[in-house]
Amino acid sequence: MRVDVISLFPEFLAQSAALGVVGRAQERGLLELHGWNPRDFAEGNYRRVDDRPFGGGPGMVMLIEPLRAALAAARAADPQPAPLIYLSPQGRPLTQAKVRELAALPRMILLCGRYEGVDERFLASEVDEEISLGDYVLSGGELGAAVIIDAVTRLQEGALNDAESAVQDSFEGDGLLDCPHYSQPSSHALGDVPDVLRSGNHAAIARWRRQQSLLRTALRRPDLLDEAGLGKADRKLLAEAREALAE
Ligand SMILES: O=C(NCc1ccc(CNCc2ncc[nH]2)cc1)c1csc2nc[nH]c(=O)c12
Repeated sequence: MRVDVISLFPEFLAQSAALGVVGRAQERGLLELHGWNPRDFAEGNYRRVDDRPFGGGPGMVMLIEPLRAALAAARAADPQPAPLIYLSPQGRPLTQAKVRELAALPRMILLCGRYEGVDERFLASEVDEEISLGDYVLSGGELGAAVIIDAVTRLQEGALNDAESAVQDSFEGDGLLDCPHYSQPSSHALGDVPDVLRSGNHAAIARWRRQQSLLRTALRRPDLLDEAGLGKADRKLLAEAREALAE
C-alpha cells in the first residue's frame, strides 16, 4: 500500500513510521510512505502556508494554494488513484471497520491540518472523507495520520508474524475486551497467578479467558457487549461470572 501524507511536519511521520511493525513493513515493501510539505509549495519570500481567518477570531487558517500544489505533486507522483482523507475534529471517529476498509485500498492520501484548520473551499473541493481520532483536542492531524498508518499496516498481508497476528485477531475476532495476562513469577507479593492458568487444562483455560473477556467488557464497555451479539454459551458464562462477583 502507498500512503502519501500532506503535513507541515513530515519528519514527525517519518520518525513514527520508522519503528516496529510499520518500519518493518516499509523494509519489506508492504508499505510505501511519502511526505509532502505544503511549505515547499508556498510562493513568495515568506512562503506563507497560513493566514488570519476572515471574520476574525483566534488562530490561523491553512491556505488553499500550497495545499493544492502539494496535493497535485502527490497525485502526479503515482498513477494510482487515491482518496484524500482529512484528519479533523469534525471527522467521523476512526473504527476498526474503517481501518479494514482503508487497508484494502492500493493507495490513500492523508491531509494533516494544523492551526484552526483548512480553508473550507479546499476541503469542499478535494477531500473525500474526514476522520477524527475521538472527542478530545489535539494540536494537529499528524497523530491521526500515524494512527491510521499503524492500524492499516497491521492488516497488510505479511506485515505481522504469527504471534502478532494472533494478537490482532483476538481484538478483531469477537469485538470483546481482552482477558488479563500473567507471566513469571507465578507467586509474587502483588498476588498469585490464577490456578487455572497453570493447570494445563486448555479447555478450562480457554473457558476462563472467555469468561474474563465477557466480564470485563460487561463492566467496562457495555456498549461493545451489545454489538457483540452474545450466544447462549457466552450469556451463561457471563451470568456465572457476575454471580461470582456478587457473592
Ligand atoms: O487536527 C486536529 N486537531 C487540531 C485542532 C484542534 C482543535 C481545533 C479547534 N476547533 C474549534 C472548535 N472545535 C469545536 C468547536 N470549535 C482545531 C483544530 C485533529 C485531527 S484528527 C483529530 N482527532 C481528534 N482531535 C483532534 O483535535 C484532531
